[in-house]
Amino acid sequence: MSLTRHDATWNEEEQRLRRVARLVKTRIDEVSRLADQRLETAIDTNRDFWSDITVNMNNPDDIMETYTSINQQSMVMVTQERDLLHAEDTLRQLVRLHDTPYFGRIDFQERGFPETERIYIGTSSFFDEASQQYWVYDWRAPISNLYYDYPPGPATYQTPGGQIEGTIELKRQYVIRQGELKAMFDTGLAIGDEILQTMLGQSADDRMKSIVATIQKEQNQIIRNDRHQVLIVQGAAGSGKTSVALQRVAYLLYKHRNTLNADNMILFSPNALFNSYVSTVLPELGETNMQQTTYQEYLQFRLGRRYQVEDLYEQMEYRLNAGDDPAYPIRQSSIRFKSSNAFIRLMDRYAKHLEQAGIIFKDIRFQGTILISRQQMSHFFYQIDPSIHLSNRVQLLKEWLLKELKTLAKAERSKPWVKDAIEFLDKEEYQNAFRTMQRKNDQEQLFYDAKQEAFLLGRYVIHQSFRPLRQKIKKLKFIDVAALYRQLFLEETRGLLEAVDGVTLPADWNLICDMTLTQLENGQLAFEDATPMLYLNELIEGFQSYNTVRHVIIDEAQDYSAFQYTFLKRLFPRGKMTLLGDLNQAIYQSDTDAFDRSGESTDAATATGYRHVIELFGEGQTEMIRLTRSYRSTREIVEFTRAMLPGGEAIEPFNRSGQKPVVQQAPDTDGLAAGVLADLHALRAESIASIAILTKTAEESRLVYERLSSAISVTLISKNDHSFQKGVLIMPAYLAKGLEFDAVIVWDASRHQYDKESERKLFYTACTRAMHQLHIFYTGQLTRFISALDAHTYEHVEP
Ligand SMILES: Nc1ncnc2c1ncn2[C@@H]1O[C@H](COP(=O)(O)OP(=O)(O)OP(=O)(O)O)[C@@H](O)[C@H]1O
Repeated sequence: MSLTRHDATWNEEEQRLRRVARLVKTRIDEVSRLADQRLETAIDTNRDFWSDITVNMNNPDDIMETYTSINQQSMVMVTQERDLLHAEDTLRQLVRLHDTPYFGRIDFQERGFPETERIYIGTSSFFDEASQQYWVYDWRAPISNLYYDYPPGPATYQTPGGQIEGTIELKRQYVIRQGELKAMFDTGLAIGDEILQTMLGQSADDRMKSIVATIQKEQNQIIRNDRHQVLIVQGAAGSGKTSVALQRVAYLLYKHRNTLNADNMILFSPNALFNSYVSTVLPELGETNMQQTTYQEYLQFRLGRRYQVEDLYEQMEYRLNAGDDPAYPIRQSSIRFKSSNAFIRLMDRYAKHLEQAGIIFKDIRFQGTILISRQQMSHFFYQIDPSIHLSNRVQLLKEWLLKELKTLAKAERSKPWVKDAIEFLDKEEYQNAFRTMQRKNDQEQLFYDAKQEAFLLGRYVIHQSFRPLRQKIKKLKFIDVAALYRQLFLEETRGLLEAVDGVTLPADWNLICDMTLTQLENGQLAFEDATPMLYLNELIEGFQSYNTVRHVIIDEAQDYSAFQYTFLKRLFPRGKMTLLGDLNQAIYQSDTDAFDRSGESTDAATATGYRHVIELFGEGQTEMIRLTRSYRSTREIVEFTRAMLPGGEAIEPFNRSGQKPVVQQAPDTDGLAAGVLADLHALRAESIASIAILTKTAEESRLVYERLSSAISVTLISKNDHSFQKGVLIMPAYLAKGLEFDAVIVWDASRHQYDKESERKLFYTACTRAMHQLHIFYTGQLTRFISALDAHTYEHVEP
């Protein structure tokens, strides 16, 4: 129920609001003064740094004293800086509080207590020392759970001390902007629809918004779920998965604030564009952003220097453009197999085999000659006790190589090249050499004769010349991982692979091998080979892992293969996982099971879609939650899009009405461009600011841009873009994953464009990006994904 200025409580609420604003303002003034003082002190300390220190390097005791004094002074500076940053953070939080102190209230009558307590809920707590009162409770505090989980009536919440029971007597929501009360609703629901209606009806932004004021009960269960090692959220398009993930990060940071900080959390997102889209949510909630990355970025970091690593988008483009390419089915089969658990098993078996024989080493060469041959390495390696783990044996080999290198370096001293190199030392290098000698020798010994100087310079020259070799050895570059990966696809390895229990090689394995070998010979690493190659590398060299990461959040989780999950698990051995995905948007997924059954939208189908994750972490460690309510799009758009999916009726629209999707036929491509242009002008006239024209491929986006850019202002978005503004954007549908727009125009939904079953999800993903309006254009025949729908769900416009 909406309350107005004429309601008696309006005045009362306004007065309270003003009181809170005054208290917050007083605190702002105090903290500002404190921050100013801290800043001044920090500047003074900085300025006086050296004058507060007595530098004396006369003898070791003086040096020690100087060192201690510098150290102490630095510590003072670090502490001051930290205090200053803390004051600035508090100030920012207070300013936010001053603007919007709270968004909700519950009146809670705790059982056994005479008084009803009024709990006001906002993005952070506000406690006033003078009145000894919490004027605002943080939305993450245990008591705030009541607000999200219960309508008025009996309610309970958990505290560290046990369960509290009572009755919610009133539940109220506020819209407060710049300290002004704009609207107020009393609600009989968990979270009233009015405010949500208003929020969802707003125009799209170029940055994602926090949903803190209107979190729904089922979303709250996900945000606060801290029981399992792995939480899988299968949610319909627009059901708030990303929003919930970010709220969850904020919640975990609050709940575990003594042990967890933003650096212990990492978000894997689909692309850099998305990273920038979501980057403001946590700061808006008063938290620091967690680490954000993409899987591709990690692959690039590990393999990018050695290979031209294909990215997921290139793989996608290949699939979309493949048409009747005879190589396409082989590539498909290759992708599917290399993404599977079966391939992991092959790799593990292969690594077992390498424990006995077969590791390919690289000769260590110096000035064109072999210093240590691969045979010598192999001999050393395979005579180490075989019970020692592969990666530990590699370490032993490394140490042996470094020792050998030292001996070999000594043997170089008498060689003529050393003398020549000394002659060619320029002034800078000479000084360098001198300094190095100084460091290595006692002061007294610095009076050399010429012979000794030549000896020391020779040693310096050799040391420098051998440095790249030492580095290579330290980085384990003496193992030829690329050749080892390649070896997997050679005819002679087939026997080994065929003998792996429970794994059947695909029927076209030989063709897959030929294709892979050709790619590798050309220095290209296909996306589907990148993770396996890295996995093999880690099996041999030891797994690199990030032990400080305690929470890993994976958005668009449906796009990761079984292989990638195995790899991620080893990468973050101490990380709990939150996976947020939608099997109906699995546009990259090559696992056929997940592909074919996901549309069924049942618990069983969901479990099938994520079965590799469940198997990997164990059923007892995994919890799965489904979100079926879609908030992004109007009822009409949800009813239209869900009908494209088998079992899609399980997706419920939020009750917000708009226009039916418009499906418009054009006589030809010129007519289609003219239709889109007219549509853009009409949308502009309606002041719709955020519009996306979604094509199937990147090339098509470029062509559309060429057609339209002379007539209207449009921006072409490519995979390399890191951020975007409002306006008319043109991009391939797969790049729009996770994003949303006021209006979406689907460019060319003809049958020849979207027809394969594998394109259904791409088409669905494109259409579900629309919040308020969805306009679909086509020429010739319409895609069967629409023509099969009930004609009442959309408006059909003919030329
Ligand atoms: N509880 C909520 N209150 C207000 N808005 C919400 C709520 N839940 C979701 N939304 C809005 O719905 C839209 C979709 O949310 P979000 O992008 O998080 O969904 P998603 O499940 O990740 O979507 P997709 O998988 O289609 O990318 C956003 O505009 C978000 O702000």
